[in-house]
Amino acid sequence: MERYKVIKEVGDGTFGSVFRAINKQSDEIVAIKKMKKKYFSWEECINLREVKSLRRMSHPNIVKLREVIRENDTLFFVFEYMECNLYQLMKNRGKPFTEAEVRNWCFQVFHALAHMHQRGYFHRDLKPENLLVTKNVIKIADFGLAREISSEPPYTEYVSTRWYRAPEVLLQATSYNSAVDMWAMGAIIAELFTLRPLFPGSNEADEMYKICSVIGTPDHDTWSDGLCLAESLNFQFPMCERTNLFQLIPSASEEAVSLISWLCSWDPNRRPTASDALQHSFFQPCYYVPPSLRYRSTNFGATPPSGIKGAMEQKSIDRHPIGNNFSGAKLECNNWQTNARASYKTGVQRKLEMDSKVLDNNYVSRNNMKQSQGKLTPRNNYSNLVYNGTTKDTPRVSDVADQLSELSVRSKVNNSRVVSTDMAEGKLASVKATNGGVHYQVPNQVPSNFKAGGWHGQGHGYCYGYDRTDYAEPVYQAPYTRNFPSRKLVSYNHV
Ligand SMILES: Nc1ncnc2c1ncn2[C@@H]1O[C@H](COP(=O)(O)OP(=O)(O)OP(=O)(O)O)[C@@H](O)[C@H]1O
Repeated sequence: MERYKVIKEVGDGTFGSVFRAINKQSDEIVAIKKMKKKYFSWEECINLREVKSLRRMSHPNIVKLREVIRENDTLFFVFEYMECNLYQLMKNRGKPFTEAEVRNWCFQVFHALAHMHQRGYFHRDLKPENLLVTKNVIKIADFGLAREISSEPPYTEYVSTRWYRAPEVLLQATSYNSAVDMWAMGAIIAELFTLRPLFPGSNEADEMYKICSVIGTPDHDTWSDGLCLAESLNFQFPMCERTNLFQLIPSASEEAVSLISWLCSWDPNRRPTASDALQHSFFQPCYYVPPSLRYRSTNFGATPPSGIKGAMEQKSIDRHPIGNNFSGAKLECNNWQTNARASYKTGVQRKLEMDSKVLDNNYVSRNNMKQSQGKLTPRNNYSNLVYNGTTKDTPRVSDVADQLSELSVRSKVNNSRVVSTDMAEGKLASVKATNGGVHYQVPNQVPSNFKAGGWHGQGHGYCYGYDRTDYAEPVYQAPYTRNFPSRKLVSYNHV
């Protein structure tokens, strides 16, 4: 640890205290998380979830673990340093964030989640404190509770901060999945618009009550599994009408409200995946620039297509003066204008409808939410909250891919190169090859886990399927021939 000089403490979580420090050799500013628990062997350390999961993930929107140090049985994680977390930004904010700001952050976070979920991990403790921001870049941190999707249920240990905890976890389901992260995102997005938590329960039963009063009591149509879970706990849901989310989140657009309502679906199976969320109309103005295209773009003399320009500017380098290695993809919304820094000024403190302990607006009190006060017990005497109206989910496919194909056409790096897609669940997708502008129709049997994919036709007999969130390696390939009469891709093979 003598290679680092500690500057000051920047955070104190359940498992560790986090310090801003400087690497004396490289001058790099880092964040050092000093774990509270003692570790008496290396084996214990490298088996930690935080280490195992972070080692497997490399994404521009996941905070980078630089090194792990064990000294005198104390464990230190050295991370890239981020300026602040989303909760701090909200706390110091006088007025709600603009929709463009919210969209830009969420777009990045969903990309990171898609990456993580596809690699078989879910976070389980998403909350504003774990979303770290430097300028307009946001990264997911704190993988202490991350879980491998393939690991065997039951997941019985305590999970996630109450206000962002999915109902299936509140109802003590022993098997749940990445949908818990999507629930948390719904609550976080709403909070970014209002600067108040959407479901600020003061204990687990109150948490469930808060949820019911916003999204309405579940029934057999909306969550039959939940009714069974509740029955097994002898818990009775409070009877509440669904709240009109437009009233609750007045500064949010129809698209934003639709996405929040989709994310906060009772039934985990009906929540969007991160890839689904990225295709929601809320993200229409956003696009993903894969690493390969970003590299080439730096050689352009000509102006790239509109909308993509900002994402390729070299200014991204200035945005990460502390040694972030941003060789990877960059995520942008083309209507992003506001520098998150502007929100550092002090302003209205958010009001939490919480018990006095949690009313303390600081980390310690928010972290106290983690303590499992008031486990769910049967509770029948809720006063009904009656609201009117419902919201309708309107997911649509974005045209991100078209912009990408435009870019690759103009780049002239390889004019037989590819291609794009508009691909939605079970829908017909068009694959456009740049060699002659041929449209290859992809039939309905697109693999279901491929719905957010992009196609990459090489012009020599194969179209490659990429996941839109990860262009590093193709996931599928499909043979095609120019002479194929209907120009249909008829089969798909794993690469
Ligand atoms: N890389 C970083 N750069 C700057 N600040 C950080 C970094 N990592 C963590 N922090 C700060 O420290 C706080 C606590 O970190 P972290 O969530 O990793 O600790 P924890 O003990 O796991 O907390 P929790 O109680 O949420 O589980 C964060 O909310 C954040 O403000």
